[in-house]
This record gives sequence, structure tokens and C-alpha cells, in this order.
Amino acid sequence: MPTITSIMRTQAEDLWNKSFNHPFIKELSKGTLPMDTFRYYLKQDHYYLNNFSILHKRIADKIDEPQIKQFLIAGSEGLNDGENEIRETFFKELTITAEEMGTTPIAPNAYSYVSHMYHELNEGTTASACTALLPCYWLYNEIGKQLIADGSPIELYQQFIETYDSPEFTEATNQMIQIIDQFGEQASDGERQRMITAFVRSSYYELNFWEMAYVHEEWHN
Ligand SMILES: Cc1ncc(CO)c(N)n1
Repeated sequence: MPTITSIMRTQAEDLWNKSFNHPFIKELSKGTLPMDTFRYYLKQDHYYLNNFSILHKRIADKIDEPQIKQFLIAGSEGLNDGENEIRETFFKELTITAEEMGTTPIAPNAYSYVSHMYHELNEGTTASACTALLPCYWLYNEIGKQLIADGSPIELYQQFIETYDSPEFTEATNQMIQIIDQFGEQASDGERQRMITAFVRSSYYELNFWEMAYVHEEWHN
């Protein structure tokens, strides 16, 4: 039997390919991505990562299995992958202040993505809630691995790429894949389907996250 994560990966193949080929990613690698667009991305991703951390903690609260619980708690504290330190550096270098964050609302797609994850937490199962987090690790790790060969001529973009190709991030990704496969083995057919749908939806929102940043999406009142 194929693992559930390999089934998910196949079902999300088109969405993932669109992320790999999104102009945000292509221009990040070439170094032509406007810094203003990267700045927009970082501010929205700050919202995303804060909620991502909270979600790790809430899911951990529902889990008894010590290794999975521990991994999720470490994830909620930003200890698994070294992502948070580099974000602090980016914020300093681009002078994104707390005040600026305070006056920047979360944009529609970031809001929808985060809402989807809370929906799985509140209305789904522990396994589907956990699965909604998986594309975040896995897609970025694959993007990091793809882009690292050429790198980026812009130092900040190069650091971004390196974060997601790092041994820590790769290790966290592999652990997360294993955790989801473990959930998949214990799940009923209906639960497995819900997990797969959660994965594909998160993959959809990942693709739209690049687009959101690329067009500087805003609420239209
Ligand atoms: C939207 C999004 N997905 C995944 C990651 C990787 O942690 C991130 N920083 N932001």
C-alpha cells in the first residue's frame, strides 16, 4: 500500500508545480523580485507563522503519543527549524517595525489559509488538523532544495532559500511526513479522505500565498 503522504503528494502535484513555477519563486531565485514584494510577503508570513505556532500547541494538547507531542511543542516554540531567528534578521534589515506590523492587516489569502487550519482543528480530527500543517514544511523544503543549486544573487533571498534547504528544516519535514503516515495507518477510510483533502487545500493556499504577495493583495471595501 502506498503511504498516505505519497497519495497526498500525487493529488497536489499540479498545485505544487504551479508553486515551483510561480513568478514569486522564479524572481526570488533570479534576484529580480522587488524587495517591496518580499517585504509584503514577510509581513503576511509573520501572521501566518504566529498562527502556525499556536496551532502546533493546540494540536499537541490533543495528542498523548510522547514523541509526536514533543515534536509539536518544539514546533510551537520555533525550535525545530531555525526559521524564527532568520525572520528577526530580515525584519531588522528591512526595518519592519512593530508599529508597521500593527498597521498592516492580515490579507485575504493569509486569513483564509489560517482559517482553514483552525477549521481542521475545530471541526476535523487531530490527524486532519496535523495534516493541514504538512504542506508548510514539505513544500518549502522542496522549494529550498530546488533553488539551492542556483541560489540567488540577492543576499537576503539567498538566506531565505538556505533556511528551507537546511538540515534542521529537512529533518523537521521528514519527521512531519512520518507523523502523518503514522496517523494515516491508524485512520478509517473517511478520516484518510479528510486528511487528503486538508493537505490539498493547504497546498492550494500555499500557491495563493505567493500570488497574494506578488500582487500585494488587499481587502477591497
Ligand atoms: C505560508 C507559509 N508556508 C510555509 C512556510 C514554511 O514554514 C512559511 N514560512 N509560510
